[in-house]
Formats: sequence, C-alpha cells, structure tokens
Amino acid sequence: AESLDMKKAEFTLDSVRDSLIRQEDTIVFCLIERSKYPLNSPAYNQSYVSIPGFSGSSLVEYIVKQTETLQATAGRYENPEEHAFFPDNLPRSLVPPYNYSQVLHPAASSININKMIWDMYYNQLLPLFVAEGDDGNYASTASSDIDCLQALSRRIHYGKFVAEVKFRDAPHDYEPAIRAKDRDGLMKLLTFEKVEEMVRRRVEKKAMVFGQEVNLHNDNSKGKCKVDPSVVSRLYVEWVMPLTKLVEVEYLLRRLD
Ligand SMILES: C=C(O[C@@H]1C=C(C(=O)O)C=C[C@H]1O)C(=O)O
Repeated sequence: AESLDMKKAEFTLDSVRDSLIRQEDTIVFCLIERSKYPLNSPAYNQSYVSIPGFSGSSLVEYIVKQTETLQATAGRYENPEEHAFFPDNLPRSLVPPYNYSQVLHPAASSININKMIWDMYYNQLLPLFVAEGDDGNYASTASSDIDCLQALSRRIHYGKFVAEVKFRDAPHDYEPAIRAKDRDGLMKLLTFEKVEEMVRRRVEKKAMVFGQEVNLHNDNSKGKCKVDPSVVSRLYVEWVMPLTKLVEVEYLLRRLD
C-alpha cells in the first residue's frame, strides 16, 4: 500500500507532462524506423491477404490482431494506459495481475478512439513521411506500423490522466461545464496554448536531432533528416494534440457519472 501511495503522490500535472515528453521520443523513433521502408502498399491491400481462417482486410490488420491476441494473454491490456485496436473478443490475461494504481474514474475504460487513430495514421500521416515504392518487406513494415500505432495510441489516450489531474486541481471550475455537457467550455478550460506551442517546437527539434545522420566529422547538420521535422510538427498540431484533447473532453464528460 505504501508504494501505491507514493505513486499517487507523484500524480501531478508535471509528472503527467513528463510522461508525455518521454513518449515524444518513442513516437519520433518509431516514425524513423517506419521510414526505413517505402510505402509497401501490398501490406494494406485486401487482395494480398488470403490467409486461411482470417477474414480481415489486410496483412497489417492480420498482424495487429494476432499481436494483440498474444499481448492480451500476456496482460498488456490490464494496464489502464493501454488500448487495443481490436478490443472485441480478446482473450483474457494469463499472467498474475499487477496492482495498477486506480487513479482514473471507472468510466475511463469505455473510451477508446483507436479507430480514429488508425484511420488518421493510414490515410493521412503515412503518405506524408514514407517514400513511395515497394521493397517486399511487408511483414517488417507492418510490425513498424504497429509500433507507431501503439505509441500514438498510448500518448493520445494518456489524455485520460491529463484530464484527471486537471480536474483534481480545479474541480469547481470543471464541475459546472461537466454538468452542462459543455464540450466547448471544457475544451477551453483544459487548453494551454503556450504548452502546445512548446510541444510543437520540441517534437520538431527531436525529429531533427534523433533523425540526423551520425558520422565522425563535424558536418552532421548538413545531412537530411530521416523524417521531415515539419511532418512531425504537423502530426502533433493536426492530430496528436487535438485527439489527446478529445480524449480529455470525453473523459471529463463522464467524470461525475
Ligand atoms: C496535455 C495537456 O493538455 C492540452 C493538450 C496538450 C497536448 O496534447 O500536448 C498540450 C496542452 C494542453 O492544451 C497539457 O496541458 O499538458
């Protein structure tokens, strides 16, 4: 119980923001890894998969479903920070339970916007940062896609924790807007434009630093980045931050249930 209390004591807006900052590294590295491969469109085509017993629409979907099935048995989705892309009919965890600190309202578990994240990733983001072409690495490409999707999903759904900590810091500000189901009012209360601008500039810089060619001369800056920093900045401004805030609003609307 003591360590649980210690964990709770660390649950502050600063600790939540530190986690988001660390997750930026993960997201940028995942994008860099995915960009090693060209688009490899057969991985996304229904015509390419005719796997016995699988009725889904692509090799990527096949690999994601199989991966989630395996990870569900290993307990991954017992963690309130994790969300499956295909949560229906997942097998139960086969490992001993871990006592995750229950900081969220129970209604949190009903929020899963992975469908939106999936569509955004394939339809909007992917074409912006991978080269056209086909090199046959379909399974590796699909594995890289899952890594990106899981990192983005974890970051965006972390909005639940952000919202909880903001609510606890100012319940009297949030309660009237929650009772009135005032989405715009909640959005205004939880938005910090200065923080968002810092996030945008930082992820752009991380893409520049992590994606540079490393050599033993001093001309690192000349090389081209593995992932265009402006694409990472755009990813955050157009999708990651708005979707995180959508999760925040959805969570707050249920916070007094
Ligand atoms: C996550 C937060 O809430 C909002 C969402 C942000 C984001 O997704 O990065 C940044 C600032 C806020 O507008 C926060 O305040 O840190």
